[in-house]
Amino acid sequence: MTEIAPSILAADFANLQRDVEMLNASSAGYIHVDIMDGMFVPNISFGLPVCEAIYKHAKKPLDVHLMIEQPDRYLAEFRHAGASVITVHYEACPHLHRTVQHIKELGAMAGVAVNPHTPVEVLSEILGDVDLILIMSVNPGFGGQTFIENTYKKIARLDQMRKEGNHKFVIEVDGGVNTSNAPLLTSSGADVLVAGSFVFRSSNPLQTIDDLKNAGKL
Ligand SMILES: O=C(CO)[C@H](O)[C@H](O)COP(=O)(O)O
Repeated sequence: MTEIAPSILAADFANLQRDVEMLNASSAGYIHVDIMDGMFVPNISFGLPVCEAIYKHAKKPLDVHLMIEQPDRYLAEFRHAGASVITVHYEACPHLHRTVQHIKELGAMAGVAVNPHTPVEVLSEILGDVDLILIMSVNPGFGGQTFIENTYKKIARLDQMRKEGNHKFVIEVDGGVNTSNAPLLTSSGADVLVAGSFVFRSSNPLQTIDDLKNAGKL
């Protein structure tokens, strides 16, 4: 079943509680929380206090995407701030296996993200240890960017690796997702669609989340 993870990065930060409550009432499976440090990516989003504030009102699991350098420094803090899923970047983790084990010891689902230029094959030795792989379909750092078409092939290759290894991880895709690309993303193997601008810039975000979920089933 396709799950939708609306990215709170595109919410109205002056009305965060209202937007979290809208997501609570929606068909979304997760609330996607983008943490950017201005180092790993060129943008700064928000940090632990905002994650805690979202968690206080959220009735859906928080899917926290750490776009930060040396994420090991903050894994426990984000778990305590309410993260159910913690995703770190392959490109930011020289000891990825240790980092993944640490996330699991904290009781969260462990995710690994790859940037658009990173081939999924580099993850072959970690696929049995992770709960989620996040394929970035834009260069991380900003919402509202154009979807990179090569993503379909990457997802299909990862899905093939999942089948060959009889692995159970979930494939998530993030960046420029909309109802036009959702059908091919899910038929390529994606299970979770992250969408920021497409949801929050629409006139009816609740309906848009339903539309994405239905598009993902086509
Ligand atoms: O991780 C992200 C940016 O680094 C965002 O989650 C992603 O870009 C979603 O935003 P949009 O749907 O507007 O592209």
